[in-house]
Amino acid sequence: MRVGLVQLTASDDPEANLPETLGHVAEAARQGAGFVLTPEVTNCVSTDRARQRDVLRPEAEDPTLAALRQAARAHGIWLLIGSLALRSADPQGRFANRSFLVAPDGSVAARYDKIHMFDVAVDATETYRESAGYRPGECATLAQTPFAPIGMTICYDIRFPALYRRLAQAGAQILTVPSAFSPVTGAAHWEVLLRARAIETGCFVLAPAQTGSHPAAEGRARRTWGHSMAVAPWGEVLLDAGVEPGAYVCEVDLEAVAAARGRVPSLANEPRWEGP
Ligand SMILES: O=C(O)CNC(=O)[C@H](CS)NC(=O)CCC(=O)C(=O)O
Repeated sequence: MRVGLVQLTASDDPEANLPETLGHVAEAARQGAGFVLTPEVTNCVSTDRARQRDVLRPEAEDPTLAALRQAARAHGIWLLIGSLALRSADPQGRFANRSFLVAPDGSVAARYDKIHMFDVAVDATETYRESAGYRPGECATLAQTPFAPIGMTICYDIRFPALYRRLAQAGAQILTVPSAFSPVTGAAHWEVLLRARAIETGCFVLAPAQTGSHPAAEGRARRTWGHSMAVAPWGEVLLDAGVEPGAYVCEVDLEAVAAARGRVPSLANEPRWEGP
């Protein structure tokens, strides 16, 4: 099966971002991808909560979701919308960072709200407090498709391997990690973390990413690492998209899942030990 990763430099204007996103999804489908994935916060990269309150919509009214569901149907593809920043029913007014799996008929097959919030000082000058703006999810999501069960995760989740082991033990063969990784941690950790999760779980890891310098109305530009990546269950990097936005397609042979798990059965072994 052919998979397409869409790499974006989204701005903080959802309406302005949409045409390019739709263009890359169409290009991936044109190149034969039956499963296409977009990055975290496909609709809006912003660090400005007031700006987000202006431009973000609830799920039921979100134009990016409606347009991408229509695109999935038009192209007859499975589409993972890595995430959308959405208004939610949260009493504290926090947004949802929500991933959607859309079926080829345009229906929403599964949803996942990012569990782990990126509250991290990556270096002396750069600090993130995702939990100030977003409400964390509380539930892991395993989605069923005709080609493979999919464990849905987002970005910073990648640092919590227990989540991935649980998803794989529950049946996942593909793990999705749509991201907007910071350049500092991206250079040091991105590829290693993705390959480690693939090797530990015997899953394909598909990680479409935001890249570059993101335009923002108040000038508070944000930079992301790019390098959208597809990793096979044995740990091989099948695709590294570099830093340019675009549609990147590669071949995924799902038989590699059983082959890798047959060679190293660590997923099936529950070692017994006691300690701290
Ligand atoms: O803020 C938004 O609009 C959407 N959310 C994100 O971009 C999030 C939180 S800032 N980014 C990450 O989780 C990066 C993780 C990362 O870089 C790492 O784990 O090292």
